[in-house]
Amino acid sequence: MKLFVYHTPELTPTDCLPDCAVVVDVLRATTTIATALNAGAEAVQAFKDLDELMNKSAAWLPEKRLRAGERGGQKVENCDLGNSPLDCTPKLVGGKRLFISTTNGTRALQRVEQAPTVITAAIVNRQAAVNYLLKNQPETVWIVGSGWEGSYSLEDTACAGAIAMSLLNQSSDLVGNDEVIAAIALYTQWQDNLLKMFHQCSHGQRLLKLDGDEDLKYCATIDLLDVLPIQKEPGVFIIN
Ligand SMILES: O=C(O)[C@H](CS(=O)(=O)O)OP(=O)(O)O
Ligand SMILES: [Mg+2]
Repeated sequence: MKLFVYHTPELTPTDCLPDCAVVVDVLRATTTIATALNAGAEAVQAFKDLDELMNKSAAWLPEKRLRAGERGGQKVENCDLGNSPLDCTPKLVGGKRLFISTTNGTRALQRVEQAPTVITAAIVNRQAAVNYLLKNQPETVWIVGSGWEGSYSLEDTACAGAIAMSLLNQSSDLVGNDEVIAAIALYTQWQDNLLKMFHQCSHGQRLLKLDGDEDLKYCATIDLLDVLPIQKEPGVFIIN
């Protein structure tokens, strides 16, 4: 397996795609996607653009859809939800399609949506992503952090490191870019206290100002969910 970590979607090569892309947005889009599917959502459909989300979701019966829109950490007007995974309870999302647009994560998803396989990962479903990669052995894998508005974010690279470290421990033929080594070093430093890291990083600090303490705790819980979101058509994720 050839493994490449990219800290942001903007840093990915523009002239090729991997066999499998793993999109990571720990705070909070890919945590929310995993949580919604685990809670029984029929599917999660991601949009970079909010107007497109509104138009596409309008074709669905209101009782079969939920609109989750977030910009700058806050819920978008006229949406049912923002981007908190804690809102995705079985009662609310069960049997419905979640139409979602967030500041960073859905942009990263769109960047790689033409790859043959796209999965999403976060700290909460790290092991499920590792298991998928070990079982299916795609030849080239990109782990793409969502970052923040084009710049680096610590928590996405730490999650990439958590996935890469586990793969490295279990594969003899793994080669990767320098970012893989850096991501593993970062995760190794914080693995016993991810929540402390989330309290220090800029993204975590922004969410704390918006009363996001409980979200941070949840997003820092490793291997909580045995669920792997996989893209079945561009932008639409179901449980693998
Ligand atoms: O809702 C989030 O946590 C972020 C918003 S911001 O980066 O805090 O402004 O969106 P995401 O797309 O999940 O990074
Ligand atoms: Mg984020």
